[in-house]
Amino acid sequence: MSQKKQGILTINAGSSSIKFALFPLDHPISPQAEVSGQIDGIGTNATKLVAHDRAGERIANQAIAGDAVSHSAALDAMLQWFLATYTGWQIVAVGHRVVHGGERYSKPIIVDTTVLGHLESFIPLAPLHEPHNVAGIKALQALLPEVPQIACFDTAFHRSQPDVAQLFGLPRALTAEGIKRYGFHGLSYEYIARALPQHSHRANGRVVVAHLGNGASMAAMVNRKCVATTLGFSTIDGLMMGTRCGNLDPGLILHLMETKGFTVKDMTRILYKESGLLGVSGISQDMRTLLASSKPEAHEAVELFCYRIARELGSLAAAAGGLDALVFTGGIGEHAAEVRRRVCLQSEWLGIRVNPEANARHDIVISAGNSSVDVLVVPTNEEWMMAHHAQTLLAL
Ligand SMILES: Nc1ncnc2c1ncn2[C@@H]1O[C@H](COP(=O)(O)OP(=O)(O)O)[C@@H](O)[C@H]1O
Ligand SMILES: CC(=O)OP(=O)(O)O
Ligand SMILES: [Mg+2]
Repeated sequence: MSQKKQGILTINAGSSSIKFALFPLDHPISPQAEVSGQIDGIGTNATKLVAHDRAGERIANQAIAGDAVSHSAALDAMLQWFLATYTGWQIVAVGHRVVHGGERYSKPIIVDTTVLGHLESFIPLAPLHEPHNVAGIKALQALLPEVPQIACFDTAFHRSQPDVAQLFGLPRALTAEGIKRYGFHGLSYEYIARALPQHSHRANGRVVVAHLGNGASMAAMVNRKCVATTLGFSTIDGLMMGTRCGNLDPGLILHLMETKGFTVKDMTRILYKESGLLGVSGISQDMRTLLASSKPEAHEAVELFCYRIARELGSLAAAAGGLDALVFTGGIGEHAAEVRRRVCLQSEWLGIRVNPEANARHDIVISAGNSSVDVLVVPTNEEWMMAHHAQTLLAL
């Protein structure tokens, strides 16, 4: 019998997609996955599994049959495809992105029954993400009972924020119950913090990272540790996102509930699913579609998206005591030169100057020679970060 190759599987279950990747157990683990893929369109009748191999060739592109395909059906379909296709591999660990680690978890951990109980207790803190993270862990435990499951928390990177950055101006009793600013997208920020010294000699200075994907946030780091971030208690604060509103006057929520009779369920739907780029444009949550559109509503949505980023950049620079480098990452940050151009133009007061050709080419360094701030485009790799954590924690 031929020897199986050993690998680490990673699972990143989001609100409408599930991503996975398989990394060969090398020392160190290569940033390039053996296979990576995702199931998109969960909850719709256009659910699809797409996967690419190491060389970037598409090796799966199949519809998942059914109306309103559920997360668990999508996960089942993905795992069935994966296990049937990668029979020559032995999975030695599974890394899971878990959005909320509460106050308890500030680093990755092996999931046992007690930990799983804690993760379930965090579900009310992140209702759109945490249930799917927990479901992913349970499904993998059932399929691969001998294999350790590692929870890697999105909140962990932000635990280094000073107390003042984690406090709301609310009564102390609520703070004592854990009503604090947690921050998310931590695996992405952690990856950027590790990768940055290769690209900028100012990596240990005052750096702001803009993670601009479907969910979007920004974080300020000093010495590659988080000092402030735009996401707070839930995953709707800060920047405007694909379908989430971002920073909002809390009085507005009270007003809408009172005058329109909206319930908590209505508000949840509006603020998480019907707002953001989608709500403002009335067209799409997809930045590509909006940039290609000539409709004024699309233009306004893009303008507001960029304006909010530029305003938060000023606020984060204040928290960090200045700005040495600005990093763009995430689907929009890595690919939308027009978004970077607008944000940087509005931020010239900070000494930012961009080289238009470098920006259009998506170079790693896009700042001009006369910029007092290094401006970079660094692709994130949350999947690699999880594989690395699993390898380190298990000493594989
Ligand atoms: N070439 C591109 N130009 C502009 N926007 C892009 C491009 N490629 C991807 N995007 C945008 O990136 C966003 C998705 O980012 P991603 O980081 O993949 O999201 P997720 O939060 O699901 O991980 C979408 O709004 C998409 O339109
Ligand atoms: C925490 C969060 O917003 O995650 P995502 O961007 O994957 O939706
Ligand atoms: Mg993402």
